[in-house]
Amino acid sequence: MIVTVTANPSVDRTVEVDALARGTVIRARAAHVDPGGKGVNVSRALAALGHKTRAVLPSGGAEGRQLADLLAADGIELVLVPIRGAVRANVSVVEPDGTVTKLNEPGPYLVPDESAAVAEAVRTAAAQADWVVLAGSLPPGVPEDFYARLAETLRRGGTRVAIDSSGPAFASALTARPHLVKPNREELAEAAGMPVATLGDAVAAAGVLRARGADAVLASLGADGALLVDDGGAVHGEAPVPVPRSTVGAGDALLAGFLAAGGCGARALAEGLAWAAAATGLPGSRMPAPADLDRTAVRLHDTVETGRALRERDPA
Ligand SMILES: Nc1ncnc2c1ncn2[C@@H]1O[C@H](COP(=O)(O)OP(=O)(O)OP(=O)(O)O)[C@@H](O)[C@H]1O
Ligand SMILES: O=P(O)(O)OC[C@@]1(O)O[C@H](CO)[C@@H](O)[C@@H]1O
Repeated sequence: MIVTVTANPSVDRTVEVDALARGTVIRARAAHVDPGGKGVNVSRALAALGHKTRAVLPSGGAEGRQLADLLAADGIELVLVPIRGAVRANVSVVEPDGTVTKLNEPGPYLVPDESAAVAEAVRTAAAQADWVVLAGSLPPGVPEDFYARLAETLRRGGTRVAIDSSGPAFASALTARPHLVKPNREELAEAAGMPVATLGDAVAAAGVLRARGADAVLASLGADGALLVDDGGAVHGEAPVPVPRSTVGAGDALLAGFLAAGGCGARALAEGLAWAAAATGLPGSRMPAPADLDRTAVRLHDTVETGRALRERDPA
């Protein structure tokens, strides 16, 4: 069982437009709504591919009810912690060439009792979990070391912890010595305090994160695939996507696939890459079904091509 924790979930609204122009009224071609938040997406990917998962999240307001309704059909066991504020709504604006502009709200203010209730729910939900995933930003009011403290408690209790966050919440979580962290290229560069322009830079930056406390680093590198750095060394892998549609949630699919395949080693990296490639080929943050996976497209490279320049973020 993989338990996910999303401190700041969202209702994700995607609008498709012909062109994005500031200061004008833009008539959207289409719009759709998905459940959102990084841990929520990890659970959605796991459930869509037949794995048992439980998602812990704060829930309040009309958006909280909408999120629970959207998740009801997904086969995810939900642990909803009531809060007074309303769950946020995040907007993705998608242009015809696949460029996504994301507007993420800060989220509701959580009073100390509400943060404590989420932490308590995680401790209960995590009993007998194979992994606990702590993912996404923290909403206002939640202390910066929220994930760090949870990770420390869970680790002491023998539970494996994976973290995907950013900024100070991610930096402080490293000190709790998580088993796995999943930064994207920007988060890797920010946390390591160095530019990441090549695969060699990514290996070096992952080394910095390991020196700060992470056992293993699974870095997602957009169109350049993903890199796993652990005690066994560094492995780079990639899976081409013929027609990228949307990368929203692709990093979450990568992490979900990696954990579903055991959470360590090259075989898990390959599985994560297959899940991420499939998610990238689907619109919005839709998660792949078994028929969407093509494991034969995945390529692993034991020798990392350190001089290889990383591509600028793909428009999709
Ligand atoms: N253009 C692409 N072609 C092939 N694979 C891609 C492409 N873009 C993304 N991927 C796959 O998806 C994974 C995650 O992408 P990315 O690094 O953009 O994640 P992210 O920024 O964490 O995304 P999110 O936070 O929205 O989940 C990559 O590691 C890669 O495997
Ligand atoms: O604002 P955060 O918590 O950093 O990220 C939230 C978010 O952008 O991440 C998911 C994609 O990974 C989306 O479903 C969601 O809207």
